[in-house]
Amino acid sequence: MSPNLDSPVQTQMAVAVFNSPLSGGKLAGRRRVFVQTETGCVLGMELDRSDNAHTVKRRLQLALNVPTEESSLTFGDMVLKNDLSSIRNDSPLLLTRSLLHRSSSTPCLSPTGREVQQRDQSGPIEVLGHSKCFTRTKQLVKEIVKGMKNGVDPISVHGGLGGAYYFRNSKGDSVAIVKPTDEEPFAPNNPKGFVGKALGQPGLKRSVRVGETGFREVAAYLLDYDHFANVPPTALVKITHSIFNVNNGVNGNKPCNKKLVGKIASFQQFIQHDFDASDYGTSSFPVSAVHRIGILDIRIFNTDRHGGNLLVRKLDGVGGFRQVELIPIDHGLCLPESLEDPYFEWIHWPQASIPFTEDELEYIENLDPIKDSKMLRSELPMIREACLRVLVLCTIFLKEAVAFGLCLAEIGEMMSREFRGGEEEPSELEVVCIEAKKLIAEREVLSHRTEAGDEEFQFDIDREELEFELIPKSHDLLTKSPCHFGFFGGSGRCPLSKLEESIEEEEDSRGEEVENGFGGPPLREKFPNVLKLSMSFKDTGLGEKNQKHLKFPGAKPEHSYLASSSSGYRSANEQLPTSACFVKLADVDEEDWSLFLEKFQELLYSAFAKRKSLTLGQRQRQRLGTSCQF
Ligand SMILES: Nc1ncnc2c1ncn2[C@@H]1O[C@H](COP(=O)(O)OP(=O)(O)OP(=O)(O)O)[C@@H](O)[C@H]1O
Repeated sequence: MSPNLDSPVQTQMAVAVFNSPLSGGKLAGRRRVFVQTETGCVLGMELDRSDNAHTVKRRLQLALNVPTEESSLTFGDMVLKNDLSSIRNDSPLLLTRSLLHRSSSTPCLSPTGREVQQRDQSGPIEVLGHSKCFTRTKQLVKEIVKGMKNGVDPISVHGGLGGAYYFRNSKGDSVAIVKPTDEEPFAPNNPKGFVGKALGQPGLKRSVRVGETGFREVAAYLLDYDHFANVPPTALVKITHSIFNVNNGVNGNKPCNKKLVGKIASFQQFIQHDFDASDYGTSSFPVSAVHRIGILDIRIFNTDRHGGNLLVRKLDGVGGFRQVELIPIDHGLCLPESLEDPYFEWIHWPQASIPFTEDELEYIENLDPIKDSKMLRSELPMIREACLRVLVLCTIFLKEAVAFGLCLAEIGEMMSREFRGGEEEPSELEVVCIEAKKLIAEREVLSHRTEAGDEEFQFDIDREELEFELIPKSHDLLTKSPCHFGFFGGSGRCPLSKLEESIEEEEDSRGEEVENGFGGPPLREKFPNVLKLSMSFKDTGLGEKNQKHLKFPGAKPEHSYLASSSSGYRSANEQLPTSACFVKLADVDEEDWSLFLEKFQELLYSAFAKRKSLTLGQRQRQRLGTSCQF
């Protein structure tokens, strides 16, 4: 029996199978979930209390002709082995084939056709989540559904690399932009030719998996308390329409004829605007808008704040003076699973060097990263712990930096990597993390030694060898050697790494690049020279180093090289930008995490002092330079 997750005929069966045994009245403990195959098909399915991962997979096996031992059901970090009690109503689950049998060239046909969609009992647009924050989105949904009933169809958005659609109201006005998760760049149903990866594999950014940008867009909105940075209302939805794209893998990944198809998508309010920040003089941007967006970008470690992701709306000015409002969009590449190089377009804008106001300081002071994580876990239960760790770390960093007296530009600089001698170097933030990890590692070696007692070390020389092997030299920490210290801490492997390992195994078995954004296997950790070698390979091809040159206002560093060739289909493996991973947060054991944060905080003061003296030095040099001119 050959696994075929995507045959339309079998999928029709799936919908029927899902609904038939449960079509009676609602019972307590019943939940509806959406199972998405790694090629993008979405199947609505009802669970009752007695269901477990095996029963769900058995139903899928019957319907999709997939042997259950060859597939696994995941939900964020969790691989669902049996118990499904933690799975809430409306959760999107991912069904993946076993790694050895996965192939991104497998045909991708979704459950299409009016008959199938009618049997799937979900409405045309359903908001996934129950937060009060989604009230506005629900109003927009009603307007759109009314528009669709009146024959107003959505329209495709031409810009951007992913599939995106403007949904309209009865008057024909765009009211929302919808981005299906399986149409992201490199996802199986991308309509713009950027295909080649399965859902759950590392994507455009290696630390953001394909299919996982949607919940990040929602996270950015939910974290934007009091609408401080002006992120438009955003929610995850299950949405059904014939405009969506479905590629047919058999047919060279060409789009299929349009039929009704259900998708999981991000849904964001459409905001009328006049420009984006790459087309408009940045000097007119209000200081407070730049500060507020910058504060958000730092908290969420935004790796994609280019000018195109800041919409600009002109406001009616008094006395001919035109004011503008900024609207931050496209937060799909925030909250990566590990630290990498962020991208902050505002970093060299003069507004970012102006000190924070009292209001801004108060807002930052009131931020509570633990509360934020709890809130996100509850609103977006599929969010990965590694992303939450990045949020916690960056929020602490922001709060401490601001308390020290740093301005937005200085904080952004400390988070950004530099290139020296053609090599990418860890940012100041990453160096602090590496130092904090080193302190924990040293502490663990010491406590190990105390426990073992000196008698275990028969000769001094043994001890030296052990130290040599286990403790990375501080010199290495301060240079670009991308050491991971995940092998400290005894046998306790962090559960967060499990899914990463499976991805790594798969990538290794396919002979892909040596390093990926989710970190490398222990062998490489022990032999940093191997890594150095692999890093030097990255100077060739389309590495991020090359894109770095594009960091000037208006450039779109992540995408410009791709956007230039918009025809034909591309292999994702050839074209994905690579980026060194200097710090993995996911590999810190649960019990070490608070200790790590403690050490991290302790080390911040001297890092801030160093940064402050650098800025003062630069200013002095600038002043000297200026006085020489006159
Ligand atoms: N909330 C919004 N209101 C109005 N227009 C929007 C909104 N969000 C996005 N757009 C428009 O749609 C275009 C594509 O959206 P977006 O940048 O989010 O998609 P993307 O595929 O992630 O793009 P990119 O590849 O540039 O990152 C934007 O350039 C912008 O013009």
